[in-house]
Amino acid sequence: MDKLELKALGKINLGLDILGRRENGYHDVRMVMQTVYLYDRVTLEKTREPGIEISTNLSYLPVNENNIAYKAADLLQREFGIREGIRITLEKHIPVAAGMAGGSSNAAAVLFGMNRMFDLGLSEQGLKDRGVTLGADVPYCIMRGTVLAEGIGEILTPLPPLPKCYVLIAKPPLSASTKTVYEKIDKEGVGSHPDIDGILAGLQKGDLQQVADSMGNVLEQVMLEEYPVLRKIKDVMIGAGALNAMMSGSGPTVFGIFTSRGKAKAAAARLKRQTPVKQAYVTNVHNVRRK
Ligand SMILES: C[C@](O)(CO)[C@H](O)COP(=O)(O)OP(=O)(O)OC[C@H]1O[C@@H](n2ccc(N)nc2=O)[C@H](O)[C@@H]1O
Ligand SMILES: Nc1ncnc2c1ncn2[C@@H]1O[C@H](COP(=O)(O)OP(=O)(O)OP(=O)(O)O)[C@@H](O)[C@H]1O
Repeated sequence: MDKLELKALGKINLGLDILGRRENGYHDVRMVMQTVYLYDRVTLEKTREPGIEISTNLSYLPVNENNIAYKAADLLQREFGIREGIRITLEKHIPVAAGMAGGSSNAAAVLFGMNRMFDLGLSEQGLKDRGVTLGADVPYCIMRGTVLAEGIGEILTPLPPLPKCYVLIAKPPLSASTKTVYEKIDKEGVGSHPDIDGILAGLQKGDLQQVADSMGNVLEQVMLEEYPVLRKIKDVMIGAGALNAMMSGSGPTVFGIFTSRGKAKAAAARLKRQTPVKQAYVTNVHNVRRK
């Protein structure tokens, strides 16, 4: 196989709790992750010349070793002594630096795809072990679906799927580094812990309302204080009929859970009228595992 086209799916965090801080600055977390059907297209092509070539539709992204997709390819090329080169084309649709694991899912797709193309014989666990050296969200992006993530995000337990719903993804035009957001929490304290067990119980029962009512993200409060527009986006979504709305990961993306596509679309239109949000997408959850 000389060419492979993959979908690199984004994620939202239905729950994100911090249990402690490690000496290296990383945090022990307890998160409920959910894949959404908003994806980047990652195309891998073997080249005769050695090396790694990256191209992308977003001119501001790095195409050198600072791109996490490059790092993923480099890791496998070195470890397995792969002589052929690889061309990676990233057609980006997942908002960048948004708390949706865009880069992590690109890296996951490269690991998964190169394992196949070059017959490396790595198991899913082998891919996850390499993935976590690139970023805490990468192992989850290899696994996908509805998942409990613990440790720094790499200890993964599959959960019953989130019941069918529509997810409105809204990315306001501001950016916050994940590292800075975690550091702010270190200074200000975690505050109240979200009800992760409530989310798990809701998933067990297939009760979407209970899952939505139990959603919580410990990283949200500091971002709400710094960027009041996030509160406005949540209010607009809830006013438009969302079961609940919350920031994903380290933000600034806010997502809302809806039971009808029509309501989600109307909420997106309202957001574009009433807030600075220009990037708003209505999508489904995606529970298909990789084959
Ligand atoms: C916010 C989340 O996206 C929620 O899913 C993840 O926790 C972050 O995952 P990620 O972006 O893949 O994380 P990495 O690229 O490994 O780390 C970025 C920065 O986030 C902080 N970080 C990340 C994960 C974790 N469990 N504790 C942390 O403190 C660290 O300061 C690190 O320097
Ligand atoms: N393939 C890539 N796609 C997107 N961003 C990338 C990529 N490679 C490197 N980056 C850089 O990484 C930074 C974070 O991008 P990314 O979209 O992965 O963040 P994120 O959505 O916050 O991810 P996470 O939820 O895992 O924290 C950006 O500033 C970008 O310049």
